[in-house]
Amino acid sequence: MILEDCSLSALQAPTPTLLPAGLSPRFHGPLLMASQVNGHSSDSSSQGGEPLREDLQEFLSGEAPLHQLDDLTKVNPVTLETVLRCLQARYAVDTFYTNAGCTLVALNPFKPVPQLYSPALMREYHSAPQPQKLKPHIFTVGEQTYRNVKSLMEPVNQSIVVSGESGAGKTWTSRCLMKFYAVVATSPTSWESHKIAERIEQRILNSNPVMEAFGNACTLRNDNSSRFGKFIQLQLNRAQQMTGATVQTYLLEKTRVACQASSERNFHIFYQVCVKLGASTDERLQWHLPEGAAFSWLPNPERTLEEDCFEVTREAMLHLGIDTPTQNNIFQVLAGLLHLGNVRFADSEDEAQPCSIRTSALLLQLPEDPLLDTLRIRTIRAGRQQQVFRKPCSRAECDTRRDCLAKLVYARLFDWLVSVINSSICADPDSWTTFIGLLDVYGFESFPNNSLEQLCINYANEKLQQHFVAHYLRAQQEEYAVEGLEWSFVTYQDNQTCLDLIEGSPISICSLINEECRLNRPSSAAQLQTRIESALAGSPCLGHNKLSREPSFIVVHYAGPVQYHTAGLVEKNKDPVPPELTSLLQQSQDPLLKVMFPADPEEKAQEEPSGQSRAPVLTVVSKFKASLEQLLQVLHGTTPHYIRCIKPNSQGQAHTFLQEEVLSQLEACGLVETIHISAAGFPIRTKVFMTDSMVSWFGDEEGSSPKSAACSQQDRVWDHFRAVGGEAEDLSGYAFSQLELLEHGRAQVLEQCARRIQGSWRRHWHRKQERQRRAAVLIQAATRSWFARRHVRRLHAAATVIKRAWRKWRIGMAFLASKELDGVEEKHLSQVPLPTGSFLLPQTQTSLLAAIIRLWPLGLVLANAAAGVRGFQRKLVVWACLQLRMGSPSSYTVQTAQEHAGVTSIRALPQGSVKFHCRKSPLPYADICPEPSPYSVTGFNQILLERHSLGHR
Ligand SMILES: Nc1ncnc2c1ncn2[C@@H]1O[C@H](COP(=O)(O)OP(=O)(O)OP(=O)(O)O)[C@@H](O)[C@H]1O
Repeated sequence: MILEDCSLSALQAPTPTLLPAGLSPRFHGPLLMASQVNGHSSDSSSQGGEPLREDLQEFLSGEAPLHQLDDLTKVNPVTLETVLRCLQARYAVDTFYTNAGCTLVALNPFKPVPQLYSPALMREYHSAPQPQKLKPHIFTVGEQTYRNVKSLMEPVNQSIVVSGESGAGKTWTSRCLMKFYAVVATSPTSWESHKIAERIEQRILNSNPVMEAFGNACTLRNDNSSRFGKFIQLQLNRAQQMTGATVQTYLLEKTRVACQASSERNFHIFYQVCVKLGASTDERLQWHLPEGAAFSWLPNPERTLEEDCFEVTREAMLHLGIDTPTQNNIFQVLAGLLHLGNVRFADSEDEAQPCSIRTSALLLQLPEDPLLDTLRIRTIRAGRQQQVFRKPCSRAECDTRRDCLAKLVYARLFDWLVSVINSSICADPDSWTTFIGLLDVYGFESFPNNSLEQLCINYANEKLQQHFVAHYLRAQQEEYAVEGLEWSFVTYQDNQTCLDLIEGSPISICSLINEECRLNRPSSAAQLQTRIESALAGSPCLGHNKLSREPSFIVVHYAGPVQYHTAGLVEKNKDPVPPELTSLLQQSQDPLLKVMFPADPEEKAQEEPSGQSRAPVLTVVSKFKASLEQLLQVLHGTTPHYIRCIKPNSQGQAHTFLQEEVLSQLEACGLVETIHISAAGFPIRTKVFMTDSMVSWFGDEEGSSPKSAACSQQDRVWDHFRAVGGEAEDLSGYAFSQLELLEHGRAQVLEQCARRIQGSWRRHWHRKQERQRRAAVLIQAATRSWFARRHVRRLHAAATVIKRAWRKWRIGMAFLASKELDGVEEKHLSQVPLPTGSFLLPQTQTSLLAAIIRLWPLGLVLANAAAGVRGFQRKLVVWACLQLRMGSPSSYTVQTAQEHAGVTSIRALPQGSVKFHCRKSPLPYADICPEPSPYSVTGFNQILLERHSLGHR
């Protein structure tokens, strides 16, 4: 591993890219300011190494080994050197992520790190109770944003700003974050919805290879450099599942189509189509791309890269809904552009490359002659009648027009692709409620020769820095001021002055450049420099390099001064498109070009040459400013998170940490200031602190502060600070050290709240269950009682029926019995001739009764037993039983009702007669009247004996 010696001289050496040589005395003021911004005071460098060495020694004698410091706010003191040392120590032990307060610093490992981005690790961060307690990682940021969305605390929408210089790992980081959300933001509920979510995620991930093929290129600094900025909005539904995404792109470097720096390449897609394993032989034939053909816009074709995978791009396009014929159409247009690049113009009328222009016209489906004419002849409209004049162009002008045509086609193709991707991955507006935005922007840039591109990029970075400062510090400090809190205000670099210089109203660099475009007056680079310097002379952020030979001006950005050359600035800003080029493309018969260049009269009016139209001129700067403002508006509505990617070396080598290169990046991203800001303000808003439990957590404050229980947590910290006898000098440091305590307290409060919520929920649950149980019992009881009542009713009805039938039957039986008995009785009585005088009857009756009482059972038995006894025999038996005198038959009669039926019952009647029932009685049993009538004589007259009952006795 190559680890540079961190010698002090190396650290103090001026950074070549950021400090242009030969600065004028006027420049030194802003430079000094810029140095202070980064906590890297020019004082220390001017006074030699002594104070710095002390700093370092103090720092190096610290307790914790540097590589174990997860957060750069813990290094003491926080200076560029200490921060650099810490990052280097961590890089040496393959630890690539470090917190810097509210920012995450990501060092590019330039090597595959096993398991650093595995789905298992993603899930570990996702399921951790406190992911911030785990090692710093981009997944911590990813998870934090995801939890913030879930918490529904305002602002619910989140954004992650990934910045860094080219090759630092921004695209890699954004890609990993998208994969992270694809893993965690899925639906575990149903298999079907899981599949839908998976398909959406796959589409979103598929947009990466397509956008990279068309928007990335191999540069000196990065083999896979994104030549555009992008803001990806991952859309989440109410259940925090990813339902779609949209991509917004910024500032595509379209000049690369026609102009590539030596050792750099064109956009990857051109190589993918042309390399050996790219298109098939048939396709090559169709697109006029024979093997080994040389194209001037295809430099370094021999350098094959991992990114040159045509099949991957085609597959991804297919998944995004771009079918094979459309793909072939796209590649045919690209082949047409490559052939256009081979067209050479001569100063004379002869065309040097008729073949190339013919092929190009064929592939772009443009008429050949008009194409050549448009490239070689400029039409000018003049006068009231708008008379058209044709002016042949110089060779250089022809080249410019050719390049312009190619840039126009490629830029429109890129925009069309982005719109197709968006229509494929964007969710229905009703289906998503929140979003997580990933902003992958070019970091601050400073080259020896900076132009309009760098001005736009650095302007965007200034805006983002202002957003960062506003979010983390200004808002915080203003809040303290409103609360009347004693607070040593942290001096932070407000870059408003710099922004006023670039974009302010009414006069700024942007407005001056736009003015030049609007007036369309011929102005040299030197004139522009003078105009800028004289109009903006009062700005402290404007500098001038007297030693520079080329006309230029210097802007002192928050990250350092940058010298911009004025040559070509206005032309680049105009980005002129001759209207005849657009008209020509509108004549194309190619289906794709027809879509990209519709014959729209409105558009025509817009593309009128500046000066001839009254509409405001749409310059590159004005368009960029508008889209930047739109972006910032979106960002302002979100909770921002920052990831600063750092490139340890420019060669892209693993295990190599070049201090100077890292140092310049730390300066450029203002990391030290970021750490100060993070430590000074409370980046985590602890609104949940305002609870009783927190009051108790801070102890009894009575007397220590006049503040009421409603005072803010900052007041409490302050009071607590005074209570422990702290000095007010380093409140920011103290407050930061308190952050952990506060965090601890917050965790406790959250835990308490969680317990309370759980308790309430359980109580509610039990109550609900109890209610349900009671309701069930009630329903069961009611049902049972209904069944029982119904049963009883039925029984009652049945009993009534039985009772009625019984009564009826009994009445019937009684009637039958009485009829039978009474009939016999009456007959018997009437047949007994009563002697005259009332005394005979009692005498006869008495003896008869005595006989009956004595012998009736026997007689009965005999009568019954003598089943075969008939006639006279039977009478004898009866007489014998009754001991009647045989000789006086006239005094009594023995009468049997039915001779053959046998005696079934005997009944003695009070009147003195005895009834023998010889017929089977219908009465089934003897009935004893419960209440004998007062006239009846109890005894035999009440007994009815059944024959068969007797048989059983
Ligand atoms: N975390 C990482 N692990 C392994 N390699 C990485 C990592 N991050 C970046 N790289 C390597 O660094 C290269 C450059 O990264 P990337 O393309 O993301 O940079 P960038 O900041 O997006 O650059 P540009 O602004 O030019 O697009 C990648 O191609 C990859 O090889």
